[in-house]
Amino acid sequence: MADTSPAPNEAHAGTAPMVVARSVRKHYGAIHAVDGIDLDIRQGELFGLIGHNGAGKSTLFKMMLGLIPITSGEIRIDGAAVHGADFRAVRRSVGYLPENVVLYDNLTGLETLHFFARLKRVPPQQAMAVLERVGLAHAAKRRVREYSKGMRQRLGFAQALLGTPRILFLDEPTTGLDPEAIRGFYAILRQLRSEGVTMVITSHILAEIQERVDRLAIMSAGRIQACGTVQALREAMDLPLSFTVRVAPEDFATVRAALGHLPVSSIEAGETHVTVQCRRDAKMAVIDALARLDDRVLDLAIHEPSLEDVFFGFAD
Ligand SMILES: Nc1ncnc2c1ncn2[C@@H]1O[C@H](COP(=O)(O)OP(=O)(O)OP(=O)(O)O)[C@@H](O)[C@H]1O
Repeated sequence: MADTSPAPNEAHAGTAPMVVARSVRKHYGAIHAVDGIDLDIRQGELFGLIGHNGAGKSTLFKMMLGLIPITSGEIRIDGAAVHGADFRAVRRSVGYLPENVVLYDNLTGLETLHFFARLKRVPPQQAMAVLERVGLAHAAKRRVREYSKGMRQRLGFAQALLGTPRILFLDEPTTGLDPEAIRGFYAILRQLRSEGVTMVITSHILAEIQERVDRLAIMSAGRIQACGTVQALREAMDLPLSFTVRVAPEDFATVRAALGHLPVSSIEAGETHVTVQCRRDAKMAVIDALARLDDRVLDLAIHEPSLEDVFFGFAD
């Protein structure tokens, strides 16, 4: 497994561990849904959990919430063992947005939150405040049956926020949200992080998660294959960087010649540019060689490997 490197956002992330998992397993007969997981998530961190369908993410979430028993190992949330006597008090400070929230079509958004507030023993006055926070105040009195998919998702998020949780588990929270709503959703998460809330989030949309989490873990076949910042995982994989060099077609050969002595893995000419792939440790040498071409280089872009590239390297 790749190293768990420090979060980039140490200013927000405290050092106290909010989630600690040690050798956690969940076996359903011969199915090893979770197969020996160690994990530390710090207070105030926005932590991503990614993996193929069936990798074990939801099972891990459910164990962290105490919803299903652990076959072996230990999970501690905010210092309390999930299946220990003192977890009940901690559980109140945990919010959960399940993958499929069950909502009652005949209730209004506000009634829905009153219902969840009663279950959580939270003052009903919080209902309107969380609806406002997720941008649903205008639809508070409309029945859930009239809600769009994105509105239902936001209502699910709102119920997770009841009780002012210190830690949030969000299982594919952006399913059904349009790009603007996704942006708004992450703005709320940033705000919560600035308030010290710890968040663990799963998503299949890697492009969405890669710029937004402090650290992430890649799960496959019930195990964590890699854990760290996106940049640390890129470096651990040592995937090539790619340069897009815009030059006039008559200068393509000059670019080739300038880079010929460097450890570049490919140079391909397109219609208006040359694409160069090289090892990370050759990056500065390539930049230097291109700089020497002066004004023949009309523009230059450097592309890091995407989280998708990293993911397929670790999860396959
Ligand atoms: N109650 C159960 N009984 C038997 N097998 C189960 C049970 N719950 C989950 N599994 C199995 O455990 C494995 C992990 O499932 P899990 O739902 O945790 O994956 P996931 O990573 O959340 O997948 P997805 O991205 O599709 O939500 C799968 O093989 C699944 O079939």
